[in-house]
Amino acid sequence: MATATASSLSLLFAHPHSSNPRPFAGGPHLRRPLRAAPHRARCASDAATTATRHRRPAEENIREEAARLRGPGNDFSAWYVPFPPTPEDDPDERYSLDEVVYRSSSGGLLDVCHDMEALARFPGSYWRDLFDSRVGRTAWPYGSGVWSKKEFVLPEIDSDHIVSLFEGNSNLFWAERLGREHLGGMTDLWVKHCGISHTGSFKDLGMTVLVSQVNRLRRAPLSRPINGVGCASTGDTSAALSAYCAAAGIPAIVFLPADRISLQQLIQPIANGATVLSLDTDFDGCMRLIREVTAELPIYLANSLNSLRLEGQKTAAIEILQQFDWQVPDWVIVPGGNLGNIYAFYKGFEMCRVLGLVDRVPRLVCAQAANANPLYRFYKSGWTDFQPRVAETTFASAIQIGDPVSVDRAVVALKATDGIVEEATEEELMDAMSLADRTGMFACPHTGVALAALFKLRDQRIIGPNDRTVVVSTAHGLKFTQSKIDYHDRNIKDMLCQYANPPINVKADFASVMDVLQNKLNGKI
Ligand SMILES: Cc1ncc(COP(=O)(O)O)c(C=O)c1O
Ligand SMILES: N[C@@H](CCOP(=O)(O)O)C(=O)O
Repeated sequence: MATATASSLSLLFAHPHSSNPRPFAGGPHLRRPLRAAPHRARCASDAATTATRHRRPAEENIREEAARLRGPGNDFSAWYVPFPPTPEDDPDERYSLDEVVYRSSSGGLLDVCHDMEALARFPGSYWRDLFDSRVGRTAWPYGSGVWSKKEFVLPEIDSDHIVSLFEGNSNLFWAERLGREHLGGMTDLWVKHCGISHTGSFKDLGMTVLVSQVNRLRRAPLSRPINGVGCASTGDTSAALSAYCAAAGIPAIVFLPADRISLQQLIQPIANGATVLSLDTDFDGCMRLIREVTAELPIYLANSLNSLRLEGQKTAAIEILQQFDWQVPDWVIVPGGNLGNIYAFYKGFEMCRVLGLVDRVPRLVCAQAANANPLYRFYKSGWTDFQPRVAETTFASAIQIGDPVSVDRAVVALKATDGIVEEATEEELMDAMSLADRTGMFACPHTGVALAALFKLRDQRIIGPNDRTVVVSTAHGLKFTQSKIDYHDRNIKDMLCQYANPPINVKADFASVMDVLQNKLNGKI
């Protein structure tokens, strides 16, 4: 169990209606607000949730219904702060979320900081009940697993500006057979299927937030001159950006490393009408270019360097707690590339701990492909020596990243949760993925990386047989079919492909079919 550390928060809870909340010490992302915010004791959102019991008039759509039912506004708020805070930072440096800013004045990262005092005027039980009451509904925008936690995500956005495809609410799969038969009798192994989602990856969770904020900025009264939204991508961010922009009618521009993403990923932005630039470089090269371009042109940056994205991604952590009836798992294993998501998970868990929804946070494991493992090497150096590297080709192509923009965020998350970084070779990740498939999943290679890390941590007895463990599946396996075809064809150089299951070519006559099936049933083939 991970306990609170010096950098995490010691928040003392006030009664929901107390006018005198007790103070708290702010951690890096959950700071004391610079000015106290008054607060009303009732959330506007309650009204919309209650009203779903009545059918809306035929001529009204769900956005209009939500606007009609909207109660008084709330006083929750959020803003950007430098991350992680350093003694050199001006303690008053903060930016409105309505500013277009990705870096602090010293060139460091930014993070979204919530007014925790306002949120803490309600007890954890209030938030648990509120979030539970919204699951499975269609009331705008709470039918989304992200926006059902709106107060913790982007509290000030008008619901009418939200661009949502009702993402989130992904299933938590009890991996019974994989745990029992292949991981030393694990009883409590779960896979959070974040990839069973609109565009087939967890990126939808962050993109709904980012594109909603862009929508707000572009529309009156702010009317900011943002002509499009752009990203560099290994295939999933670009798919999510293109879909959400297409839904909102906002131009999307995506920079892709040529020949390094799957065909299924490539066709997504093309189909959604994005401007697709296929560049003769790797992801890190695309990332450098998009940063230069967005500094020059009125194109809003959609990569997770932009901390708005992580506000949506963190809801996957809150959802896991919710799915366990607010009990905290012991371990959560997340595949890492650009390293925003591992921090998003930490932030979601930590916010729930600080606000009293749960009493602790899980230990986090970040799993990297050995061919693209700068964080693993950094961890092994005792966090003394970070060296970006040129990432080599990996079947886990969406995490083929050598110079992750959020490395500082990942370090905060792992230090605060007594976390671990593991790596997986190509053979380990493909075998782990294929074995999981044999127990009923259809995992992507990145999930294979996380599963391979789990196999190692079980072998080393770091994770125990009864530890409640969640492996985060980040993309849908159907986006990465070529890797599975090569594996089951035994068409991978220097790889045994021990779980390959190639189709059997049989003459189309009764005797031949019977012969093959009898041999199969007798275990001869
Ligand atoms: C499928 C998939 N898994 C994992 C990751 C890693 O997430 P992050 O870049 O936030 O570390 C990515 C993107 O990088 C991804 O697309
Ligand atoms: N896997 C990502 C890589 C970029 O990560 P981001 O979270 O910074 O956008 C992708 O699919 O592009």
